[in-house]
Amino acid sequence: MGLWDSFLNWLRSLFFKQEMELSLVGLQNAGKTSLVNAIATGGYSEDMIPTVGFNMRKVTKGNVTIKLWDLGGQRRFRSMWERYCRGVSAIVYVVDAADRDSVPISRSELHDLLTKPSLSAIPLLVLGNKIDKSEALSKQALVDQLGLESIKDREVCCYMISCKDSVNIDVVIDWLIKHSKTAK
Ligand SMILES: Nc1nc2c(ncn2[C@@H]2O[C@H](COP(=O)(O)OP(=O)(O)OP(=O)(O)O)[C@@H](O)[C@H]2O)c(=O)[nH]1
Ligand SMILES: [Mg+2]
Repeated sequence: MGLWDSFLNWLRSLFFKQEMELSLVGLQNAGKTSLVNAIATGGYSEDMIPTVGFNMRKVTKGNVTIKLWDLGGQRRFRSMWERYCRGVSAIVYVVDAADRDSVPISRSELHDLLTKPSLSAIPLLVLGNKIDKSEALSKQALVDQLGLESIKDREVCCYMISCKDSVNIDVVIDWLIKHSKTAK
């Protein structure tokens, strides 16, 4: 990139800074914290510590600063999800697509969350994670089993990803950036 282009980009970044706040929810072991790492650094680890309560992380992608609320997925933390989803630009719901037995619970937790009036109309991005595993559901099977077609009161999008092999992480970042709000 030439000096002039760099200068223009810098100038643009002064005026078009974007920011967004997102919440990552989903059952324990789905890969939410792994996704934060994949988005932030591209790193991946097998030994993850379950999130206790929540973590907040800020990640900058181009002109967009993303504030990520990474919530714990164990049953005892699920009652906090709603509080941390209020006012966010998008809710990211992560599902372990290879853990077929957990999908019905994941479905009911998702639909419970979406009934909260405080979260109405917030766009939803559902991510079927762990597609590197052979037992992972197909996208259509996941969409069906989660009952995503029945969600009519907001924008819903679903991608299949692997944090381990970094599959579709770029597509996720693009979707997130498109849903950011211009900072005031
Ligand atoms: N095979 C495979 N394993 C993954 C993938 N993403 C995450 N994992 C593994 O799944 C386990 C749980 O990942 P975490 O990111 O801690 O899950 P979490 O959703 O944050 O869990 P809680 O914090 O308890 O809610 C870890 O052992 C990860 O290494 C993936 O894409 N493929
Ligand atoms: Mg976690």
